[in-house]
Amino acid sequence: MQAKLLLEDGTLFTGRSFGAEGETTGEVVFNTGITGYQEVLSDPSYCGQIVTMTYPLIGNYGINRDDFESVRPYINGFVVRRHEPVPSNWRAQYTIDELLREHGIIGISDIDTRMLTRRIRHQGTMRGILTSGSLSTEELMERLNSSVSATNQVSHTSTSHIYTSPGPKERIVLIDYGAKTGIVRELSQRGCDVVVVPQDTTAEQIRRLHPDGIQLSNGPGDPKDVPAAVKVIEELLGEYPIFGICLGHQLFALACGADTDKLKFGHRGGNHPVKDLQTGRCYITSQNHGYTVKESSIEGTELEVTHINNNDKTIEGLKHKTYPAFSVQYHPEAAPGPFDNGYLFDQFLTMIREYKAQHPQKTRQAEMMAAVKGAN
Ligand SMILES: NC(=O)CC[C@H](N)C(=O)O
Repeated sequence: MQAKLLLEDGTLFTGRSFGAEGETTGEVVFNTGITGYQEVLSDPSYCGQIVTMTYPLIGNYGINRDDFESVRPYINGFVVRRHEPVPSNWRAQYTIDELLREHGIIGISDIDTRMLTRRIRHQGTMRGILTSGSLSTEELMERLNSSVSATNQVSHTSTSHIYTSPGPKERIVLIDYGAKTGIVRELSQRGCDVVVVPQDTTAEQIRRLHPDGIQLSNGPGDPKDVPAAVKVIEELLGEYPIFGICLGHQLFALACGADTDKLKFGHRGGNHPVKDLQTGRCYITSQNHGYTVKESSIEGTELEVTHINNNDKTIEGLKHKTYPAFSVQYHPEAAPGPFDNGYLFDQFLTMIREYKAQHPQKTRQAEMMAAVKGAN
């Protein structure tokens, strides 16, 4: 069956339909990862977008139950050069076609994804309409123009209730704006007691959970869509050690008085070089973002730039000059991607331990003892 993808600049791609049938609109973005399509499909930060993979062969190793980055995919459409319907891998439990059908995600294959990517790189990110139906180009353009862009996607991707991944060590409250499972996995592997809370949890509710540190997750959309989340971070800043990832990094920057902007076509892939400005060392990072912290907005804030992107020199990492708080624009949880950056979770835990040593009254045990003394 035929499928069509029409971009807002009028470029039309005609290919073959796979996955679900129907019609969808969204921002069309490209990911340059050679592997990891399952993790890309299930990364909540892609909520509402139509994603194209620049690697030409997709589906060849199937889908398994272990590699999901969230309970369900949130993307609207999936665009590939060649869709392989028969996976060949011992871990494969079902096919990509089955996954897309199950979640109503419309796929298109057999289009020139290189041309599509070059178009986006040249023009900047564009919206598009993807259909397995037989509408004319004029009808598709009309529908695309009358559709509205998604806003506040965070409210769709965040958990609606608190859940935990218990552990014997530091209690980390993870604010879930659309968190990738990899973040919980990395913290749990280090023995943390992880409490995942909805995106609209107040600072007071978080305090009552007695965190040792606060992790701000990744998430979809424009960081300026969630001003309430910025306010909460502002309140907690200085009270607890904070580590922000991707959307969490952008929200942390806004909470510290910096500003964000939209990149021309974003960074999405598994091999973005990032330089640590303190050591001069370059790390290979996994990325998925369309927004960035504006460099010109850093001056006058309490923030210091710690990492930059070696390709376009945009900000990739920040730290607070006085409070124990830092953030990165990329994905240290590496799913998909290189394991280079797992050390950042260790750095977060070291920061928490140092902070606790300097502020002994802030430990949970000291609080409980003070409460008992007060009661006597
Ligand atoms: N992965 C993320 O958290 C993405 C952050 C934000 N939605 C952006 O596109 O820039």
